[in-house]
Amino acid sequence: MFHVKHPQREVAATRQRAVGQWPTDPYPRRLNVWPGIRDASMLDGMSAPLQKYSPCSATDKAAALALTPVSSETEARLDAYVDLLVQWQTKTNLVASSTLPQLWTRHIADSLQLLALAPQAKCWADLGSGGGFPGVVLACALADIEGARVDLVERNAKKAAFLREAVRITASPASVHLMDIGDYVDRSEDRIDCVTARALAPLQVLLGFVEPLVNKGAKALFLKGQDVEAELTEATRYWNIEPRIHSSCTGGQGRIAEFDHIERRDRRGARQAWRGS
Ligand SMILES: C[S@@+](CC[C@H](N)C(=O)[O-])C[C@H]1O[C@@H](n2cnc3c(N)ncnc32)[C@H](O)[C@@H]1O
Repeated sequence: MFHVKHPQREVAATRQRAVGQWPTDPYPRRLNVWPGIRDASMLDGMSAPLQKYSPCSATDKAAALALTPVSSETEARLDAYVDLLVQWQTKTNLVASSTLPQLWTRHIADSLQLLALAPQAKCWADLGSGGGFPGVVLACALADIEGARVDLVERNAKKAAFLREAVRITASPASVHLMDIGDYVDRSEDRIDCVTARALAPLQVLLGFVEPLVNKGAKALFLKGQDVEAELTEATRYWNIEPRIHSSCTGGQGRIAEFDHIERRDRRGARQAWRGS
């Protein structure tokens, strides 16, 4: 005999299990969140009706959009992107699952804040895009600007497949480059106004990646954490740099390191740093 699962009963039973397992909902004013779901891995194996419940918080989304306001068109694109990311997160590690309840502030506002630092930039390149931060978020926000484009560079095939799907469903002006950053930079002939990276490598290595693009006129913006001072000290062993350091609008220890000019101090030393030795 076949055991037929009734979606609504499944919802009720799993809800009961989840409520039993987790403390009281800390976001009582959330509109579209199912209390009890704290981690996308809990959605694993659940039926489609269950997957419509998002582990992301509406309160967190409102806080993010207060920090980095966007048009309603951009918000709709970002909503579609977040839904896709939550679905894929059950199979592919795109972000730390523990950060999903703060996805809008930790990842989306963190990415959107870069736009204010390069307001004229239309052509962006995001190196090591992973799950799309900041590249896909920037592409969603730039979608209505004529001539805007974002290159998403990622060498992991699964993540590149996710990025392609994110670009498709958000109809954002981005293209995915499934390749190593070194190859992308070497082959890049199109104009790049701004190059970004988040959670990719220490500063002295990032500077080696972006040097050819910055020398052709791009601005580099790196989303960094509390170790940025130590990374800058190390980077100045290899590079002549005049960075501007901005505090993240999302608070905490986040910093943005901005570079308009990069020069090697010592060719051999810089090349060694680039290789990570
Ligand atoms: C820690 S993840 C960060 C992803 C995203 N930027 C974020 O902040 O969520 C780093 C990503 O860079 C990619 N990556 C690392 N080195 C790379 C390289 N040399 N070329 C292309 N992609 C690279 C990895 O595959 C990974 O997806």
